[in-house]
Parts: sequence; C-alpha cells; structure tokens
Amino acid sequence: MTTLSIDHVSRWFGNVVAVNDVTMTIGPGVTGLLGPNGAGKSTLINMMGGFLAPSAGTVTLDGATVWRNEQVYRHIGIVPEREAMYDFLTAREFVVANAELHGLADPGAAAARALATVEMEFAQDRPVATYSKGMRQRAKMASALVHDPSVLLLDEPFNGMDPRQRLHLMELLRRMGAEGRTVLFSSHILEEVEQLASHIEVVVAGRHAASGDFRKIRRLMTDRPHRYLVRSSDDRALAAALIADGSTAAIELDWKERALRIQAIDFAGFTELLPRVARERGIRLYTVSPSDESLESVFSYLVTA
Ligand SMILES: Nc1ncnc2c1ncn2[C@@H]1O[C@H](COP(=O)(O)OP(=O)(O)OP(=O)(O)O)[C@@H](O)[C@H]1O
Repeated sequence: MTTLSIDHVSRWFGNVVAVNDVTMTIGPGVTGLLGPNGAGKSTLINMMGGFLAPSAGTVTLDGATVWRNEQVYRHIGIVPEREAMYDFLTAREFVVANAELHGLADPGAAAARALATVEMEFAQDRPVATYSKGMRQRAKMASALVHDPSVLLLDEPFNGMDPRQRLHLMELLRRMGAEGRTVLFSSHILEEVEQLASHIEVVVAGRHAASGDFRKIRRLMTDRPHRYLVRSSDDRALAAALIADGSTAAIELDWKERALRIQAIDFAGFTELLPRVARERGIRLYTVSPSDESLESVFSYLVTA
C-alpha cells in the first residue's frame, strides 16, 4: 500500500481553519511538504497518519480510509515533531514497546532490525535521557519503522539537527524512497526540501498552493513579482529610466523613506537592468534591498497566483 490520497480535506479546531479544502496525492518516493510555520503541515500529517480525523473530505491509502482503520495503520509509520519519550527507557526498550503495540510476532528481532536501519545499535542500551537531539530523532525513527511500513510520515525531522545528523537522515530517507516506499516529510526550508524531495507539495495558510518538482517550485518563486527598496543619488531620474523598461511593473516614490519602491516582474531582467541604468546615467545606488523576501510573502504569492 503506497498511495495516499487527500481529497477535499479540511480540518478546523473551533473556529480556526488549520487545513482548508486540500486535495493532493502522495505516491512512492520522497515528497517534501513545504510551508511556513502555521501552514497546516502538522495537521495534514496527523490526518494522513490516522492520528486526527478530517472535519471534511477523506484521506485514503490505496483506496482504504485511513481514520480508525487498523488494517491501514499497519502500513504507516509516523515520526511526530514533538513526542514525549520516556527518558528512563533505552532506545531498544522504546522500540520493542512499539513493536509489541503493533502485535509483531518477534518484537526483539523487529526492534533490532529497525535500530540497525537508523544505525543506533551503538547507543541502544543507554537511556534516552543521555541522547542528543539527533539520536532521539533516530530512536523515534526506529520506532516508526519497527513494523516495516510502506508509508513513512515525518514532521519537521531536520529541526535541531547538526549538519552531520542531517546528512545521515537525508541518506536514510533517500534510501527508503528508492526502495519504493512513500516517504513524506515536512519542512519550512526550501533548500532542505530541494536537496531531498523529488516531488514538492506547498501549503500556505491551510491551503494547497503548488505542487511539482523543485525546479517548478523554484521557478514559481523567482517568477513572482519582486519588490525592492532603492535609494540613489537621483531617485527621479532613476525612476524615469527604469519605468521605460518592461521588467519594471511599478515604481512609487516613498517620501518618508526617501526611497523608491519598485516592483519588478522579470527578476533576472531587473537585476541586470538596475545597475546598467545607474551606470549609464551616472546615478549612484546607495541601497538596494528586497522588501518582501519573508517566506510567508513568497508563499502567499503562490496562493494568490
Ligand atoms: N489542536 C489545535 N487546537 C487549535 N488550533 C490548532 C490545533 N492544532 C493546530 N492548530 C492551528 O492550526 C493552524 C495550523 O497548525 P499546524 O501545526 O498544522 O501548522 P504547521 O504548518 O505544522 O506549523 P508549525 O511548523 O509551526 O508546526 C495553526 O493556526 C495552529 O495554531
């Protein structure tokens, strides 16, 4: 069982709409679920993993409803973002306990296999209290893998990891994807998703904003209108010269800031145009700063596009 279908799914908490009419399909390989904080990624993952019921719509795995379906739970492993671990347990005890919960025939052997997969044998008999953040993450991962699920869901798995741990986890997730499993991980960092995911789903403010490979998502982000704040030795002359070019969509003189607010449509064209025009007219550029580069603004452009 490998294909998760999210069909017109919404989830609200009181009057907060965390997920708003999202439809997407997640198949084998590694998929990145990208979006700023509060976009609804955890809520979506919890619904995909059967931890949370959708308020509307359906989540199915190869056609079978996920919510309250034990048959389906057998195929899903989930690594939540925050999970209380019993610090006095060792990783081995923690993973064996989960194997027992799954009713596996040989919990010891299954736990040993899962701990080997995440390369945690060296510390498996130490209490979790003595682990680094990355080691805890790996213990959680072993616990999620103990029943050999075909679908693995991870909520912000790279948070708080050092570069070496990050590489290690990337390698592991890549391998699992190559084996034909469905691996989905959430992140708010495009570069992280880019390095690992062959497919990206973007969510913003509870809504599905875009999907495609990283080239497509990158292009959507660079092709959006860019806003700059520019200060120069002659703002009026600069504005007149820039507006004559097609890559400049709008210019406003901001008296308070004593600067130009420029909206460019063609990112590459504009970054070439601005210094050239300034040079040709003998205008000195004092400040050139992007004024809307927050992740939220980049993503919300995708939603309104
Ligand atoms: N149990 C809950 N009760 C009330 N509101 C909730 C609950 N869970 C999530 N929300 C709200 O739903 C929205 C989406 O939250 P969610 O945690 O799914 O986003 P996220 O993309 O995972 O963000 P983060 O990366 O910050 O965890 C937020 O506004 C959040 O405050």
